[in-house]
Amino acid sequence: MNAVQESSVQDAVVVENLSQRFGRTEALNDVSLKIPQGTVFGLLGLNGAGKTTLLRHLLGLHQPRVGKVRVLGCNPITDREKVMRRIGYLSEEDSLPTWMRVRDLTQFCEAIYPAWDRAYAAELCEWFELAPDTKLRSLSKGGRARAGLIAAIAHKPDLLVLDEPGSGLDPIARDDILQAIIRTVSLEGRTVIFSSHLLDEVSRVCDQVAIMHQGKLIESMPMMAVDERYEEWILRSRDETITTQHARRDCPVEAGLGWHQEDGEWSLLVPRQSDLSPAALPPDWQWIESRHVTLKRLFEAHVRAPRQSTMAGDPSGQTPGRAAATMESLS
Ligand SMILES: Nc1ncnc2c1ncn2[C@@H]1O[C@H](COP(=O)(O)OP(=O)(O)OP(=O)(O)O)[C@@H](O)[C@H]1O
Repeated sequence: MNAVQESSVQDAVVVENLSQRFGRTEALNDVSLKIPQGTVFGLLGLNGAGKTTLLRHLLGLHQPRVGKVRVLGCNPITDREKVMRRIGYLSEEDSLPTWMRVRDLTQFCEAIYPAWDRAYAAELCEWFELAPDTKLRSLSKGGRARAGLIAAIAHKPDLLVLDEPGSGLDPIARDDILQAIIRTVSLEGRTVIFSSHLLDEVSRVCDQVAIMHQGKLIESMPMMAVDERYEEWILRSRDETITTQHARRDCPVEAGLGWHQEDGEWSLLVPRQSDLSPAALPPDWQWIESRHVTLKRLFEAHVRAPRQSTMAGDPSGQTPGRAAATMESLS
């Protein structure tokens, strides 16, 4: 039996072997994923990794040509109306109807969602200091994001989908959004999936985290497992001029990832389950210590192209380009 057939009420989201092309761009490449109900699930990836495309499939906005998607036990294309009533969605785009007042927006949502909780919406407006008479146009970006969040959560959705909810917002607005996420989830059995560039936030609120890169889902694990799954080795080479390409060849830790050099020391991540031992390192390499692995380090190990400065004369060096530029903006 495959993952979709096995889908039960226990899984809010089941994605199986999902691929999506836009012309020559492979936005999703054989993505499989299960998100148990009641989870806060963080989706991490650089610009263009495929996060929005995956989330749009959950909302029934793309039809799978290859692979399958189930949301809350339903097909989001054929059962769209049923699914959408049980989903809350906030996109990174500022797409609220700005001619409306805050009150118009909540009344509009109340008409759409049978489960709209007027008292809860009013409570959120008060908490976010949004006066009912205020035109959405006159709100700051953070104010509009808060209004969008009310529209996304006041019908108490079973699944809340947030596409980069913190992008471009000040820390207070981001914190409001995160608190609202936690509140929503604390209502029994509700699930949140949110995409983000902000590793600190993901570490703080998520139970599960997945890393996407170039359309592939590379890792998906409980937050607690990051440190259980990997350790970071700090090494030194006798040859101080060694390049990344030569380091990988000279020091054949095949399962190692994220080779990185700084101040004469090399670091790489090694799976704890492997039978690798520092004692097996080649004689030119000295093991200094093992360190705990943070989500930031794991993410970088998967997605960062080797830095140009350490790659001089290294024919394997990838141009840091867009990926490295985006890395600079990560917290
Ligand atoms: N409708 C579309 N038409 C053509 N290409 C698209 C379309 N939607 C997405 N893409 C491409 O698919 C790839 C994945 O895009 P997607 O928006 O899913 O990434 P993302 O991880 O959400 O990025 P970001 O963090 O910048 O929002 C990108 O190369 C993007 O340009």
